[in-house]
Amino acid sequence: MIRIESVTKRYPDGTVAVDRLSLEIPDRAITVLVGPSGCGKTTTLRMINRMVEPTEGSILLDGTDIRQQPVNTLRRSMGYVIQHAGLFQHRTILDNIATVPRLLGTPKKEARARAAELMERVGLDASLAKRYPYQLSGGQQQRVGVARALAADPPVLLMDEPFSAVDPVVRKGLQDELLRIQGELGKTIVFVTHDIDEAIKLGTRVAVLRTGGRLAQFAPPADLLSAPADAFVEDFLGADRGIRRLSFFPSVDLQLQTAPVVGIDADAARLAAVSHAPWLLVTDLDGRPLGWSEPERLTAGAIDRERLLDFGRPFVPGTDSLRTALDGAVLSPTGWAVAVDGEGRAVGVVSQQVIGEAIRAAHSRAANGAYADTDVKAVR
Ligand SMILES: Nc1ncnc2c1ncn2[C@@H]1O[C@H](COP(=O)(O)OP(=O)(O)OP(=O)(O)O)[C@@H](O)[C@H]1O
Repeated sequence: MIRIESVTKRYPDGTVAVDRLSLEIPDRAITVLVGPSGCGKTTTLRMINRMVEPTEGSILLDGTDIRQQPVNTLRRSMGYVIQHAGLFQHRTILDNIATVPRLLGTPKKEARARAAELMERVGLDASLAKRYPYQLSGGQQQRVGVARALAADPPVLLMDEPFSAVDPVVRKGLQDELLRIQGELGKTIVFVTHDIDEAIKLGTRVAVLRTGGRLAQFAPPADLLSAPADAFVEDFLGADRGIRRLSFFPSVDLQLQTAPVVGIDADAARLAAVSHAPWLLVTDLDGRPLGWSEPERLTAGAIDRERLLDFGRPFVPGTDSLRTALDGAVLSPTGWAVAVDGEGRAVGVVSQQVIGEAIRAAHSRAANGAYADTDVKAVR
């Protein structure tokens, strides 16, 4: 655990970048520091590896003041990733990644073998190993930056806006990759961003800082969304926090209806049995949804796929959140969402009204502490 104890940083010109900040950063989790430009995020991160020294207060790593060990030893236990990756331009990708192990005396062959392993882990093709940084895309360079920081297998990773310079699609890929790597390696990650959506997606816990380096709130993302501490945090979270909070509620308990799901080969008796339903979802012979129809428009043996209404975006109960289910219902021309299994076969349908009731039930369960586990992560 990293404990930041009442730390203040006053730069020589008098700027107070961080003001009596206290934070407990848990092991093997992602702690995100988020806040507006200039609120002291980078300064805080750099105090953890002593690139910046606090003016007052102390930082403890596993109970020991970080000033009690040589700065090089401290930094070896902390990988550091920055925006634009900061790669050595005159070294190949493989040698960039092998840099720290080489400095620590690992034989060249061994260091390169480990670097090749890491390239795979961060999703880089082996064919890029001999290239130079300028021959890689921005997203690929960021992956090299992450691999290089992991090379000496440090328990802690400090990441300063590592994904800010890439486009949204690449950024999402890098975020997913980081969550996967974290799941596999269990590093203690401190991640700086000014993007609240990135903070909510990645953070096990999120520290919202306000200008002047003061802590506004430190909480799991679901708690930030449900109970922002004050108007500043609420404003920073943005307008649709109610909808975004639904990402933390699973859709697995939704009561699905199976009766309105009919195969394209449905006979007259089957169609007659469901003729009272407002809408029917027609599936192909494998059970995959084709589209919606009013019952009276369907004729047994002559169902025309072309005349069915688009079924929108289905959700997977157990994998997707209530947010995805609601999105499916809102996008559907019928107001009903389609639930599918992992293979895309329809397992039922659910109305907006039933989703609305499930949302209310989830809110009251949350209010009663049912989701109090601080490690609750957003579902899709
Ligand atoms: N070396 C320095 N000397 C004087 N002031 C500094 C120095 N470095 C940073 N500051 C000031 O300290 C404050 C916090 O800066 P810091 O870089 O920590 O913020 P940040 O939250 O990371 O900002 P951004 O999101 O824009 O990167 C700012 O007002 C900044 O101008």
